Amino acid sequence: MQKPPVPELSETALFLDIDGTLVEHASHPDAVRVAPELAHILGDLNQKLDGAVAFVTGRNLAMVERLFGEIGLAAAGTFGIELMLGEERETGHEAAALVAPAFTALEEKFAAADGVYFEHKGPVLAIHTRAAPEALPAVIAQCRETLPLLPDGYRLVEGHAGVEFLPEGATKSAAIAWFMNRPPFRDRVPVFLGDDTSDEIGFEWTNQNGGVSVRVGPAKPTAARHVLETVPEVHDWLKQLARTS
Ligand SMILES: O=P(O)(O)OC[C@H]1O[C@H](O[C@H]2O[C@H](CO)[C@@H](O)[C@H](O)[C@H]2O)[C@H](O)[C@@H](O)[C@@H]1O
Repeated sequence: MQKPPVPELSETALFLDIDGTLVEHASHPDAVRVAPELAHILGDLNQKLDGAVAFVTGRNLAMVERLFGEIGLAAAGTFGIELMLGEERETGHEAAALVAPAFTALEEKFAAADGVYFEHKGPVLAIHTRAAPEALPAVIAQCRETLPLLPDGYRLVEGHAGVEFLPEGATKSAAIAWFMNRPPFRDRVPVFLGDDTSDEIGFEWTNQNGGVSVRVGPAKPTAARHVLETVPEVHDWLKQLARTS
């Protein structure tokens, strides 16, 4: 697969996944390190693209701000449940209260499991096993039992280092579409960089809408049409993009 082209800044809307794309993975969500120059590069690019740069991430917005500081980028957090564009904010989801008891019961089952981390994000629950890979099969089995107890439309995304429960409509494609319907994103070409299973639907949407989809990581079946193999390659590509003005 080819490297992505360096697009024309004035015609580009840039969508960026965080973990595995902008930052290297770590054994715990709080342990990732944001390269000092990254926030600067992103702020610079955001200015050059007239504000058409957005994070599109599974992390919640509070966590995004903790990682990057207030750099003024638009953002879709918690897989698009939280949306932020200038003064415009969409947050909250009616499912949060409904699912809380089931999520708490699940956490209690793993209270004694070292290295299994529950990240509660309102209607979304991530259970991380990167620090305890041997626990993953049991976590998946329990989660499959919990899924039918959740409201209709919930799905379980099973990864190699954990799982996430997501409500209907929480997708990266919907998040990207939300931005593309609004200025300054509207009428630009979407360029989406991501690295994992939850990004695939975003790649598909991007392809269907004339955009540039970029998967980050070693070769693997994907809907993306371009590849950058590593996080440092992503940083270099972003720097190259910023230099084109
Ligand atoms: O959409 P993303 O920006 O890629 O966010 C996806 C999830 O990222 C975080 O979890 C992942 O990264 C952790 C740090 O490297 C790692 O420990 C974990 O195994 C990964 O699943 C974040 O904690 C989640 O909330 C995001 O949904």
